[in-house]
Amino acid sequence: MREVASERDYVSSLYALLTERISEARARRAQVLTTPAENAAEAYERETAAGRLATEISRLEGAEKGLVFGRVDWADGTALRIGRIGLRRDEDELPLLVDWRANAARPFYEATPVHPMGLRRRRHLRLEERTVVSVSDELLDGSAPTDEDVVGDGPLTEALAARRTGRMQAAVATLQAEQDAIVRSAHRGVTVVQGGPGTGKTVVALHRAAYVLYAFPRAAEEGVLVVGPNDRFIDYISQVLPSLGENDVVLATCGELAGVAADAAAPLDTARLKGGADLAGALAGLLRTYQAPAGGFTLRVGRQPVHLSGAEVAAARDAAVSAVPGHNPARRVFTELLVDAVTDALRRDMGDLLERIDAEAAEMTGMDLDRFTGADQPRAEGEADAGPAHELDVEAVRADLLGDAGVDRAVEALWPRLEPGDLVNALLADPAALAEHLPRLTARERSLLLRRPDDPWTDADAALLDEAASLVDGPPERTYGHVVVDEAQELTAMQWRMIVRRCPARAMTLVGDFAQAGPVATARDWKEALSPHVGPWFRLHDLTVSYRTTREILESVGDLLTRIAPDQRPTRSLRGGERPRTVAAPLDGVAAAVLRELRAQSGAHPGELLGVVCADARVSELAARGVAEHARVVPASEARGLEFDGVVVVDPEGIAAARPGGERDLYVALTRATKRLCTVIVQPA
Ligand SMILES: Nc1ncnc2c1ncn2[C@@H]1O[C@H](COP(=O)(O)OP(=O)(O)OP(=O)(O)O)[C@@H](O)[C@H]1O
Repeated sequence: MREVASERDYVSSLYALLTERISEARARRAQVLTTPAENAAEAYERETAAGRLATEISRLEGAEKGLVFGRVDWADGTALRIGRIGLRRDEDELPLLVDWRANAARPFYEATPVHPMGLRRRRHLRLEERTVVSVSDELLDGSAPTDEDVVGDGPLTEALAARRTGRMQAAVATLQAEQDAIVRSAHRGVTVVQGGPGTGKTVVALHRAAYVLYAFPRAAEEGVLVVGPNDRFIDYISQVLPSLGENDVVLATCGELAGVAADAAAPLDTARLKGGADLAGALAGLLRTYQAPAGGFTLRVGRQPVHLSGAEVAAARDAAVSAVPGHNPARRVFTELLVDAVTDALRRDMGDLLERIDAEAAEMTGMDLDRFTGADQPRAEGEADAGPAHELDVEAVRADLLGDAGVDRAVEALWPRLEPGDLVNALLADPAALAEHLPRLTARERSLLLRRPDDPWTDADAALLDEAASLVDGPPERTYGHVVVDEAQELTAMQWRMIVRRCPARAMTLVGDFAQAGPVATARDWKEALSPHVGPWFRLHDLTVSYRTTREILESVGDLLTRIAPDQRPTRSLRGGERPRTVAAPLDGVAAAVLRELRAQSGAHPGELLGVVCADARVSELAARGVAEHARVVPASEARGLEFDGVVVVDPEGIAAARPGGERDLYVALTRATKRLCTVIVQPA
C-alpha cells in the first residue's frame, strides 16, 4: 500500500496538469471564437484555429481514463511514467508523462528478463477514476524484490479476466512484445497481420493506427482510415482510438466508403460474383463503348458540313483519355480537342474554297487576288505561320463552337455524360452487355448478375458503384495516408480495389484470418488478395497467442479448424478455464433452452456480458421469445471480431448448413467467448 500511496501523489499531479491543459485550451478556443474577423481570410483562419483547439481538447479529454498506466525504473534511479499521451510542464523540461508511442516508452513494452534494456523494474499502475488502486511490478535485472517492489499477478492476466463491456478497450497498458513490434514497426508500406481468433489482431490494428498518427506526420496529415466489416463491429471498436487521444480517424464499412445506402442484401451467389475482379474489367470495357467508338462523323456548322475522319476522332479520344482520369472530366478535354479538329477542318475547307476562287478569278481577270489580302507579303521573322491568308478568326470560331448547340449534341452522341449508376446499369441491366463484357461467365452466372434499372442497390453493388464512380468521375477526392483494414479476409476483389484507390501511398495495415473467411470473400490467401495491388511487397506477421479464448475452448474447436484450414497452426492460449458444455433441446424448445442457460449463467456470474450466436434466420425468433433481454443476439454472419464473457451457440449444425462455408461461421461463433461456452444442439423431432 505504501507504494500505491507514493504513486498517488504523482498521478494526482498529472491529473492536475491535464485539467490545467484542458482549461487553457478551452480558454484559448473561447478567445479565438470571440475575436472579430475583419475579412473572409481572417474568418477562415479563426475557424481553422478553433477547429485545431477543439481537436486538442478532445485529445486531452480522451486521455482522462487511465491517463497513466506504466512506469519504468533504471538501475541508476531514473524513472519514467508512461501514459496515453505525453505531458510536460514546460517545453524545455523533461516530460512528466511519456506518450506510449514515444521511443522513450519502448523499454516498457520490449524489455524482458533476458533483454532488460537497462531496466531494473517495470511497473503497472491500475487506476479507478483518477486514483491509483494497485501497482504491480516485474523485476527485470534479476535483483531480489525490495520493500518498494510489488510483485504480483500480472496485469495482463487481470486485463484478460476482466468483464467485457460490449465495447473494445485499449490494450495500451499491456501490449505484448509480439504485438508491440508490429504496432511500432518503421515499415511504411503494407503490413499484414494474421493469427487465430483472439490473438489481438484488432488490438494491433487499432494501436497501429494510433502509432502511425503519432510517428508518421505525413500520413497523419493525410488522415487514417479504419475499415471494418459491418456497423456492429465498427460500433464495437469505436471507443478505442478516442481513448488513445485520437479522434480524427475515420471508421467506415466498405458500403459507407462508397457512399451507397444499400437497401437490401444480395443473395450470396450474386454477391460473390459481383465481388470478382472481372467486373472491373467489364465496366472499363463497357465505358470505352461510350467514348467516340464509331469512327468519323460529319457535323454541320451553320450551313457548312464539316467532316472529321475516324483517325481525327480517335486521336482526340486517345488524347482526352490519357489527359485526365475519369470519363466525365475527359469529356471536357475531348470537347476542346474536337472543337480544335473542327476548327482546323473549317480552316482547311475555307482555304481550299478561297484558293479555288483565287485561281478562277485570276484566270478570268488575270489578277493576283493575294495582293489584296496580303498573303503574298513576306512574314516577319518569328511570326507564327497563321495558315492560309484567308484566315478565319480561329479563337472566335472556337469560342462559338464551344457554345454551339449542334456541337453539344454531337459530343453528347459521341461521348455522353454519365452517372456511376448509369454505367453499372448499362452492364447489369442489359443481358447483351453482360454477354459481351463477361464472356467467361456461364449463362446462369450472368442471370444472377442481371438486375432491373430501378431495383434498389444492394450491399454487393457498393463496390461496383464505387468502381464506376472512379471510371466516370476519376479517383475519389478523399484519400488517406494510411489505411487499416480489420477482418480483411472478408474483402472481395472489388472491395480491395476500392480500399487501395483510397490509399495512393499504399501504406496499409491489414489484419485477418482466412480460417474465418465468410462465403463472399473472393481470395483464399494474402497473396491472392494483394498481388494485384502491391505484387509481393507486403510484410507478413503472425500472432500466435490467443488472449481471448481459453485452452479448453480452443481444444474443442481443434477438429473443426483442421477441417476448414488444414494448413493453419493452432493457436496457443494463455489461459485455462471451464470446459465448454453442450445441452440438447427439442425443435420447439430451443428458445427455452437458451433462456435457461442464460439465466443460469447470469445467476452464477452476475454482470457478465452474454452473447447468443445463431443462424441469421433464427435471430428474430429468439429475440421475440425474450432472449434479447438477457444477451446480445448476434447472427452468425455478423459475429466476426466480437466477444463476450459467456456465449451460447445455438444449433451449430444449423449455422454450418445455413450458407456455403458455414463451418467457418461456426468456427467464428465458437471462438467468441472469453470465459464460458455453451452449445445448444437441436434434437431431431
Ligand atoms: N495485449 C493485450 N492486453 C490486453 N488484452 C488484450 C491484449 N491483446 C489482446 N487482448 C484482448 O484479447 C481479446 C481479443 O483481441 P482481438 O479482438 O484483438 O483479437 P482478434 O485476433 O482480432 O480476434 P478475432 O480473430 O476473433 O477477430 C480482446 O478482448 C483484446 O482486448
